[in-house]
Amino acid sequence: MRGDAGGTGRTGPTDRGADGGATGDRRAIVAKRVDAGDADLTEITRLAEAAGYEVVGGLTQTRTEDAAFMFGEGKVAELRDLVREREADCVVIDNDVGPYQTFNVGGKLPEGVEVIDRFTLILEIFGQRANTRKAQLQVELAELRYELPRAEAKASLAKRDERPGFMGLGEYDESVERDIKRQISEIRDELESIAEKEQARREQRRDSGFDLVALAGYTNAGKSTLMRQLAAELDVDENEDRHPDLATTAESEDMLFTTLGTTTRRAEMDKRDVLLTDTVGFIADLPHWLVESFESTLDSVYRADLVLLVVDASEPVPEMREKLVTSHDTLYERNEAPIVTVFNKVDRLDPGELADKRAALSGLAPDPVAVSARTGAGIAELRDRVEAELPEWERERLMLPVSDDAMSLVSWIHDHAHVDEETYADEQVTLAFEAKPSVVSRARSKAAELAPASST
Ligand SMILES: Nc1nc2c(ncn2[C@@H]2O[C@H](COP(=O)(O)OP(=O)(O)OP(=O)(O)O)[C@@H](O)[C@H]2O)c(=O)[nH]1
Ligand SMILES: [Mg+2]
Repeated sequence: MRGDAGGTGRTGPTDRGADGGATGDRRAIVAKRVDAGDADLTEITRLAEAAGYEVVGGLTQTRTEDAAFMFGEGKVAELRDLVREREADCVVIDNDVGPYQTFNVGGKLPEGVEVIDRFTLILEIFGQRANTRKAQLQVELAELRYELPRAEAKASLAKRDERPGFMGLGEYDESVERDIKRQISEIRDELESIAEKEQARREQRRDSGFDLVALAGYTNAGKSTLMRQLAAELDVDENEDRHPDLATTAESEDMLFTTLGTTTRRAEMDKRDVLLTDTVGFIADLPHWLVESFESTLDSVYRADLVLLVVDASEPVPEMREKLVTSHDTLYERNEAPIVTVFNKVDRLDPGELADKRAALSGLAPDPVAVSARTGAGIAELRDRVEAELPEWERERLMLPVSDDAMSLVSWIHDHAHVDEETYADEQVTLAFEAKPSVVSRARSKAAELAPASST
């Protein structure tokens, strides 16, 4: 990571140390504004703790957004007093705070107190956890994309010559923006080549007959714990070279965003060969650029044959509902696989409570499987359900002309299906094969694009 820890800049995540974990001595006040109703500080507090802050106070306000300060000015004065009283080094605002608002609020606070928002905080956590090249690149991409509009704001302020040395960072001109854009495109290129390799690895696994099942769900739902329940013991040495992500263990902790990268393990199933992938948790209110920066991590979810959507069922129904909605929003449009909802942590529920929650959430979570990843209750039912929901393989028979294009389709089918028969006669090749429905339909449409072709 770039930048050094403890800087006084109020500009973006790159000015802070996202490069270690030695952050436990930082004292934070959390604050949140909502248009209506009561602001809930629970999640922002847990996020701040996950980033290593000690949360020493909280402040909320219900009112419309103030263009200059996000909060009303009176509230900002209250915030300043609270910061002084609790000797905080930092204010974490759980809203989408614009660059000017950040600057204005910072100006009202005691010297050296940082103002950060929800996204910067999440980026800080990701920066601390990023332990692979890919994760580091994703964090860096998100940081740069966060920084870009702020660099633009600085450039325009500097141009108006109102605030020389704005934010203590010296001169600004368009070259800063250009530099950020160049870095963004370089990182994108490198991430793309990593994504291609991962895609190739997924295809290779499919070709070896594996069904790919992804664990998705809100952060802290219990995905990694469930992964360990479902996973078979794996001979790591044997697989290390071929599948680097098979070697790592999926850690669980009662903390948001314990898992950042993806981990794949072989699942213990009756009939089908299943590879299970654990991945980064979802969270509400992420801006699109942050989601997009982590797109390739979510690929393992979107390209799965089946998604297990894990929900913490020990939470009250309104929280479960909100987290289900966030999860469905994240999956929507990108995911084509069937989804099985898993109500986890049922060891913390009474049987009656479980039935009530099932009924209350039946629209968002039809027919969920109830499990305890901790005790193992319900895991056998979950295995059965996974096998039942995995798409059945289909049989197909295609007759193709003998042409160059057709031959490349024939080899594509060999790569993606089990070919039972391949015969050449009368300038035609007949292929009988068995494959997943998606493969069969792709083969059919590719065949239809070939010149004079027919199928039975
Ligand atoms: N009581 C109970 N606790 C559970 C269960 N499953 C997981 N937990 C706890 O819930 C917390 C989160 O579990 P993880 O497996 O780390 O959750 P995750 O979804 O992987 O979380 P992130 O990787 O942080 O997004 C840990 O403290 C687990 O021990 C369960 O079935 N019952
Ligand atoms: Mg996890």
